[in-house]
Amino acid sequence: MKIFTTRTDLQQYLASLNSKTIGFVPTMGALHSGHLSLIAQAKQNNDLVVCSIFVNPTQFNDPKDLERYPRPIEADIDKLTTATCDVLFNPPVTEVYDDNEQWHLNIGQLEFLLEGEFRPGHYQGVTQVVYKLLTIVKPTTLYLGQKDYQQFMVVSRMVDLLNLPVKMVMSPIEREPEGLAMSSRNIHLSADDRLHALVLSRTLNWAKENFGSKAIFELEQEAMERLQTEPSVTPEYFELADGKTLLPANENSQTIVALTAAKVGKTRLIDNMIIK
Ligand SMILES: Nc1ncnc2c1ncn2[C@@H]1O[C@H](COP(=O)(O)OP(=O)(O)OP(=O)(O)O)[C@@H](O)[C@H]1O
Ligand SMILES: CC(C)(CO)[C@@H](O)C(=O)[O-]
Ligand code: BAL
Repeated sequence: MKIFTTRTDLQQYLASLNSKTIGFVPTMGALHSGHLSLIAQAKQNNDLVVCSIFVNPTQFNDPKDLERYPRPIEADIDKLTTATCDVLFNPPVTEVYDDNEQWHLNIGQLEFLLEGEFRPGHYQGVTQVVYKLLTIVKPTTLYLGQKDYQQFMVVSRMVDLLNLPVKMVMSPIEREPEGLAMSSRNIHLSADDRLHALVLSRTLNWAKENFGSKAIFELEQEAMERLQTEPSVTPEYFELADGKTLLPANENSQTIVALTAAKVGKTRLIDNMIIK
């Protein structure tokens, strides 16, 4: 695997290969099987796979979260090598951003719903970095995980608004055998927290099984109560949203997704499930 830390070197290398198709998997590192499933999917469908590892400061609304974000770069390089990823882009912050760089993209309500409400500014930071990375890597296809469902919708909106020449693929959520969605932040969970965190996937499954048996607001209310029963779990939201707009689901919604976020101990986790 080739590793680059500057955009000039990466771009020179990519230009020299002249690959027909490039699959791009942006990440913040601390790689797990969820990330590796995106790499595998990209490998299957492209001549070349580029993965980026960049802990993007502009998308963190909580400085403590940024500070304690795991950065096991050597282990990540080993995992990417085993997964036969072709190229890793691992730039320092100064390679991605100029001093006092400004960014604002109007993505409408999507910015303020759900994650946007609890992480103000998060999606401005996400669109800023994904735009930058796309202009550097110029991939044919961008691979993002369903785990960050709203992020996928936000980035799709940006791609449409700015007419960016890239296809988007959403990859399914990889879970631990007990149901916990894989996440780099799971590393912060104590053994007890890890058990308590199972209430998230359990409640999503419950909502899926019980969809249609009661009104949506009742389902959401009961789901919040179920989340609260677990010690050390503080739910932030549990909502059934229209899969296209992420506005509250209604009888006309063709796809419905249940999305949830909760603090488990000091660690904030998100999860979701397609209900219909
Ligand atoms: N369990 C998973 N299954 C499939 N894809 C995943 C999973 N977890 C993350 N991804 C995807 O991997 C990409 C990189 O995500 P990221 O590096 O933020 O990892 P993460 O595990 O989601 O971290 P965190 O949960 O701490 O934010 C994103 O597109 C994300 O949706
Ligand atoms: C897409 C992304 C790599 C942008 O920093 C990040 O938000 C993530 O890992 O999901
Ligand atoms: N996986 C989304 C990146 C973040 O939590 O900031």
